[in-house]
Amino acid sequence: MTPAARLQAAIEIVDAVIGAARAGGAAADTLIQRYFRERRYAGSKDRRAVRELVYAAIRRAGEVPASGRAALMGLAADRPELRVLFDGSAHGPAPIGAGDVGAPASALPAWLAEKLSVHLDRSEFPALLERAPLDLRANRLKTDRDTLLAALPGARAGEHGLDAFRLPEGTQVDLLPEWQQGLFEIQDEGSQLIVQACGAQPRMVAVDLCAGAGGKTLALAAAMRNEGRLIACDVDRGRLAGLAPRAERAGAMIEQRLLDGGRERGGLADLIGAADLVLVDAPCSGSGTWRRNPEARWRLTPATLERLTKLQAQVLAIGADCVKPGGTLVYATCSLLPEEGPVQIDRFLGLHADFRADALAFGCRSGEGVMLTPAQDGTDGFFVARLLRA
Ligand SMILES: C[S@@+](CC[C@H](N)C(=O)[O-])C[C@H]1O[C@@H](n2cnc3c(N)ncnc32)[C@H](O)[C@@H]1O
Repeated sequence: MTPAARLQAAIEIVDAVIGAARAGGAAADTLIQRYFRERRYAGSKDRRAVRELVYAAIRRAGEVPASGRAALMGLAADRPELRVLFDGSAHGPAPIGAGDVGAPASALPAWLAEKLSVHLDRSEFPALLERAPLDLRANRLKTDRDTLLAALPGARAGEHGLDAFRLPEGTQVDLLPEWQQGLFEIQDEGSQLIVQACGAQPRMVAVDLCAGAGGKTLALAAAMRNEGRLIACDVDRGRLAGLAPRAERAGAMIEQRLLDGGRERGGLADLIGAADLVLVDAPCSGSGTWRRNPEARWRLTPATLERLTKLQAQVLAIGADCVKPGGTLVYATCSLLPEEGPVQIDRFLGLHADFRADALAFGCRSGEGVMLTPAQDGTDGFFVARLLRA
């Protein structure tokens, strides 16, 4: 592909990303793969170059751009070498005309910037979109971090926690024998800190209420050394189905429970008031993970956010019911929006006099919990609160 043809490909893909963001369609990564599946002539260098352009254009435009062309013209305003590629060549984009307007540069949509700035300094916004490092967690059920640091070229210790380490960007983790043997997991250091906040111990009864495919459940199993009961719940059959193969690879003992959405308490009857620990890793906007999927900030709407905050309050209340007296409830979201974090916890504590917030030794204070941010902590953005039941 010529450089101009790569640019045209990026324009077409960003068009698809914009359409998907408006219509709730596929993620950018999926759309890129789909595009190239139909264009087998594109080589790996072409694919890499187009992908870089697509993500650079998405990161640069906080508001949804009018079109892929506008997004890439905006990018070209910062990169003169792209501007000359709007040359009208056979597979390239048409020349930029007098009326053509590039998308303006900004980090975030204005309505989200306003909400986030309540708790987050605007100087931190660019870091919300910077590329994330490749964070991993040594699986203590099978090994320890020092052994992996010695075995894996380029590995270096992470900043948070005893198990965290990093590998050079671009490492094909799933091809490494150590990964295939379940010696480590891919996991953002912020997620590892959330598990640390749980204080899971062997012989506990622990419930991971919103387990998904079990990223944090696996870390809980390691902290519990596979002793006690660890129950992974979710309402999404597909997501929960991802856990079994991961648990097997990691050597983790985890019970699984598929809950009926809206009737969760029925499926949890035996656990009401019975758990030492409940983790509620609640469904959220994912505003803390925009560095991994920057087009998600184009998808979020006030109505979606409202629906999510209602759901968070519901799952938090369900999780609270499972905690036994003296037990711990940990609430987390990968979001830095106040309504998904401190506001949620204030409301919960107002309704549940038998719970009180406990201090956490990391992050930056945010209401009755803490937040972790890409700029301050080098992690995805998270809110986490640890609540103790009297
Ligand atoms: C942030 S994700 C969990 C990520 C997971 N804990 C991890 O570490 O990879 C939130 C999960 O909550 C689940 N969920 C949504 N509504 C729920 C409900 N009412 N009860 C339990 N889980 C729910 C979603 O299906 C989703 O898998």
